[in-house]
Amino acid sequence: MTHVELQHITIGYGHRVLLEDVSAAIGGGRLVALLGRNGTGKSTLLRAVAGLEAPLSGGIRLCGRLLSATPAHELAQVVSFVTTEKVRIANLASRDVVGLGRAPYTDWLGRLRPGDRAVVDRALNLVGMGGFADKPMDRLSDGEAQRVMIARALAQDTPVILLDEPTAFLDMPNRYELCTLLRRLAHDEGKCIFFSTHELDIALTLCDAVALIDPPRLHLLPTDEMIRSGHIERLFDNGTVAFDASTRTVTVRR
Ligand SMILES: Nc1ncnc2c1ncn2[C@@H]1O[C@H](COP(=O)(O)OP(=O)(O)OP(=O)(O)O)[C@@H](O)[C@H]1O
Repeated sequence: MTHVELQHITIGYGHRVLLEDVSAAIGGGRLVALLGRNGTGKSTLLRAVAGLEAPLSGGIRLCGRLLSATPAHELAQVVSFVTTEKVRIANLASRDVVGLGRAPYTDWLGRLRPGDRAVVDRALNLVGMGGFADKPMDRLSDGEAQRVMIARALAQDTPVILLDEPTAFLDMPNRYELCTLLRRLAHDEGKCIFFSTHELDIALTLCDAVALIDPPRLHLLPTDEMIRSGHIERLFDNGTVAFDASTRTVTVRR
């Protein structure tokens, strides 16, 4: 089944168009990176797919359902979204923050059942934060807090997971570890995981496909095809750096 389907969407703000008449489809079991230069609309596109901002025109379907016609509480069982906003809730333990991810499945009081608690503990363990379950969010480092927010999205247990620059606060080993985890979740659990990043090396080594913003278009290609396409050199090369497709790395021009 197609998990994310963009149908002729145009997104932007007021008269400023960022993406125009874009159509693309991403299936389940795929880890897909969203690349693009600063200010080209990566966050805006992810917000549109999360249902937080309507496209100027066109439609978005998630798991076959038209986003604009899906009530918020039903949408919460289809898509979760991790943003770069720093969430620091004083006195609320990491476990309770992750527990908020179970909200779409709990009763109106938000009571967690034993099954929900097991999902929360599993999510914390998956991101390597099991030992921090009782620690309040406001006493975590940026990287730790980011991993808790990712655990919250995992606990929400949705077929589509969106993440806006999930590696932004992580050190190098943790960046690769997190993206390897996302890849495993996509492949083993059939989820569609779509995340924005500025890290070409991670995108090109770990992702199944790459979506690249070439304003006002979006190219979505399997990673190897994207590397061969020439789009990356055209959009990222400048007087200072050059992309070498044979090694998938960026080098500094001398
Ligand atoms: N609420 C808003 N109202 C008007 N313009 C906005 C709004 N939010 C973002 N923009 C503009 O839209 C453009 C795209 O922003 P967006 O944050 O989606 O880009 P991005 O690709 O995620 O950028 P970056 O790589 O720098 O994080 C930018 O020029 C930004 O200034």
